[in-house]
Amino acid sequence: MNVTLENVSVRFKDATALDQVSLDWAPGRIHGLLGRNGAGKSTLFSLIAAGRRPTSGSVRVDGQNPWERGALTEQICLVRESGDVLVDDPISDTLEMVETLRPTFDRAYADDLVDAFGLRPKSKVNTLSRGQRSTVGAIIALASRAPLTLLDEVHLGMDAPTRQRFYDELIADFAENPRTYVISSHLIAELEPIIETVTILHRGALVMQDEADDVRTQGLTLTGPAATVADLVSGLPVIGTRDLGPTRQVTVYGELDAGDLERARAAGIEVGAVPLQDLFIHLTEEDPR
Ligand SMILES: Nc1ncnc2c1ncn2[C@@H]1O[C@H](COP(=O)(O)OP(=O)(O)OP(=O)(O)O)[C@@H](O)[C@H]1O
Repeated sequence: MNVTLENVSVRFKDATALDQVSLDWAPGRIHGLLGRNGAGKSTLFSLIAAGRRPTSGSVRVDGQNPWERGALTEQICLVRESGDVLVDDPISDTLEMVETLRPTFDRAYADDLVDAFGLRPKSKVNTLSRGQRSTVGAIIALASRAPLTLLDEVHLGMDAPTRQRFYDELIADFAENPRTYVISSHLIAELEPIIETVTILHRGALVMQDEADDVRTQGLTLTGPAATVADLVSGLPVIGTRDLGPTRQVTVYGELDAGDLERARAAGIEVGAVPLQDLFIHLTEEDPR
């Protein structure tokens, strides 16, 4: 499903959650939505899932206004980290309820996932740990097979091995059952290998929407002996520095001219792609360069 926003603003009494946001998420792809706390990500998701109307501007899913087309919401699955799951019922009852609401829900797949993630179907959701509740939310999102699946920091509570299993499962299922995903997360380095496009919100405004591959060329890293690297980057816009013993890795925003690049390579400096995390921090600094 295709998602299009045109000049969308959401204003509350004391806050502007979204400010003239225009964007386009193409169908059948995995999109990443990044932003600091309060950037407007959850507000954006609730507009798409018909949980709220914009103050101004237009929100369209496959060309239709989700607020006016109730039938569309069956096709859209929004799962939040808090877990939109029943709190008093066993996992199996929760899945049964979701199955009745969602025509595309694959119950057999959901049961397999419960097993694969080491959960017990009879466990009551309110007795689960935070991470386990997040896992139930993730299982619902995966098994929903909803043409538009929105994950709002759903994997935040999970431990690292569970998150990895979730990413692996998402990629494997996506290959067999392509659909449109939009995933928000603060765990940018983990999200980077999964997402095909990057959208960054900052204080309610869109600061980037780009192909992930193109984002990686918006800067570069130089890795090598600290003194050599420091000399090379002097005067360049540095947006990240990491030292590992005598080795320094510096992230530079923008391109290096051919001469500098040649000098770097001649000095044995390793030149790599920009980490999305460094770019994100740079673009969402309170006083960006
Ligand atoms: N119902 C509301 N009433 C008033 N202000 C709100 C409401 N919902 C959100 N806001 C404000 O809108 C802004 C955006 O909030 P939103 O929850 O969309 O951000 P977010 O990017 O999801 O943040 P986080 O990463 O912390 O979850 C914040 O300043 C928030 O305080």
